[in-house]
Amino acid sequence: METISAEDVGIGVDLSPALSPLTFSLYDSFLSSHCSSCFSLLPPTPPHSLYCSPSCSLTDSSPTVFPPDLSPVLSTSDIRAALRLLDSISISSSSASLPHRFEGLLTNHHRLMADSSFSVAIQRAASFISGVLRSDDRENTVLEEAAICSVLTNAVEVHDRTGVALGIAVYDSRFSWINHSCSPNACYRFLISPPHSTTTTSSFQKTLPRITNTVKEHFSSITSTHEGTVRYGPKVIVRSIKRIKSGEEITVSYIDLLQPTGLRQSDLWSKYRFVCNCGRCAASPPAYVDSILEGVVALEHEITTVGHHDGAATVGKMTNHIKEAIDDFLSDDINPATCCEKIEGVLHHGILNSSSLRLHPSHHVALQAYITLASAYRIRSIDSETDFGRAFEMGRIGAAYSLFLAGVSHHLVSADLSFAISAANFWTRAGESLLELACKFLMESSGEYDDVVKCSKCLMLVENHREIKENFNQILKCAIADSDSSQVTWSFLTRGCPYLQKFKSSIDFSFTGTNCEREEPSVDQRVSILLLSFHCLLFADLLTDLCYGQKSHSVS
Ligand SMILES: C[S@@+](CC[C@H](N)C(=O)[O-])C[C@H]1O[C@@H](n2cnc3c(N)ncnc32)[C@H](O)[C@@H]1O
Repeated sequence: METISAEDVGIGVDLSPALSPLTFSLYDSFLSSHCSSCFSLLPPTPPHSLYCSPSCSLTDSSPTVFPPDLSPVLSTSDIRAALRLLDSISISSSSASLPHRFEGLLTNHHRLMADSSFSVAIQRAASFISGVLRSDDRENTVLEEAAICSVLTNAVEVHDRTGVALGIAVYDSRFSWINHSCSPNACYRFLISPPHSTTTTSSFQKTLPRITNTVKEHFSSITSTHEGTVRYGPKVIVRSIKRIKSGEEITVSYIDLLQPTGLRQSDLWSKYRFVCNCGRCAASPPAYVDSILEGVVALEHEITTVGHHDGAATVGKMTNHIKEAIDDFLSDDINPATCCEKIEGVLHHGILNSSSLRLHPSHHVALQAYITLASAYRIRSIDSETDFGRAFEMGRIGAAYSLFLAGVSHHLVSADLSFAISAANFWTRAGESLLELACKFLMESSGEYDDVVKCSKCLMLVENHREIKENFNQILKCAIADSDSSQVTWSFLTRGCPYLQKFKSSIDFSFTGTNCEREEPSVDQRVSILLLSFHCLLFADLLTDLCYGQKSHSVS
């Protein structure tokens, strides 16, 4: 099955109403902090409960059970979701004999059961579910298996507004028949709210574009018994992130798209057991974004011709060194300072060693490195809180890496709008880290800048955007490219960081070749950092609004 648009659709349009799930389950780690029914935060006051309100407790008839740990194949939340799915539907014997589809959803039952790494865990979980739900002693657990396979094939991770993954949910065919693409034209967002809060979807349902599920194979019955009955659990809304033509397939991404082809494919295989047949994966030569995410990129083609083999070996070595440093950092065996030293050493070596290779700044290796460095400098800043000067310096370099990361993601989003969601997150983080830095200045001179930090041009564009790409570029112009002080600001942010100083700006990746030392920023330059932070947040808002139809910040 697939889902097709029945009409032309513009960018940033909701394609579905808010759909309630067929089943859902919180991850174990959130059972004590979030409502097991609606996923909203539990009130902090005792007595301890799994639900935020009596109505959530009443609507959730499914028993909260603690299944066996069958990781990495099945999480306890997968098993709870399968149990809830079975518990909430009326099962007909015909569906039991045909586990290819379950409640209209693909199960991949044969594929998953043919794989011993999956089948053993699925059978154990099926016996557990059957023990909880059934009093009869039927040996055959094919129905339970089908429910588990259906969850494995169709469940999506539910994120809150800050991007934290709270659990999983499975939706009916209006969502679950949407296939994956590594260059999707749609995305989705969740509505997480207690049942008493009103989320009005009916008003915009009338104006939703028409989309249709198409049946490509024989499939006898879709039992939409849940329509209009299940009103709890996190809701999902599908939204276009590109223009979609009538008759075109609607696709979303099931995985992180900021990965090179090989990693995306292994991610899809290990999580969903399918080989992606999307245009980006099949493109030959590879799509531009893949050539920079995974390929060997010599920035100076005209000077150096990098033999693919030599380049690949060098990238391989650099990847390993950087990966080691990141793994050490994540496992707490290394302190953030050593991590920064190691990673910056490798990156610096990569660009200096220009006779063999220069890393493109949005090369996958570099992308992971920038994410780690932004976080390591932030930790170093927090750790040095008693030493204001040092905390400021670390915060400054952390902000520079965050800004660079945002610039890199902008480069990718300019080539393919499907990166808009990741870019929105990176711009948000850049804006927040710059704002933090600016606040440290402001602590010294409070109230001084209140009237200065405004950019009516951008504010107007964000309020009233029509041509998304034009606005991207206009805000970037205001924020970074056109600003007189941008060079000074970039030099200030990157001082003491030889790697970043090699780049002209956070969006211009050509090399300066010199290290420019600057003095402390003047009051005007301090204002420009504050203004820059607002621009980053505005840009993040624009992207968030495009992807989710809601703003992440209120910048005024
Ligand atoms: C959530 S379902 C999507 C709807 C599904 N095509 C159906 O017929 O119900 C996910 C399954 O669809 C198939 N699928 C989705 N996207 C795909 C892609 N890009 N390439 C190959 N198979 C895909 C895989 O079998 C996957 O397990």
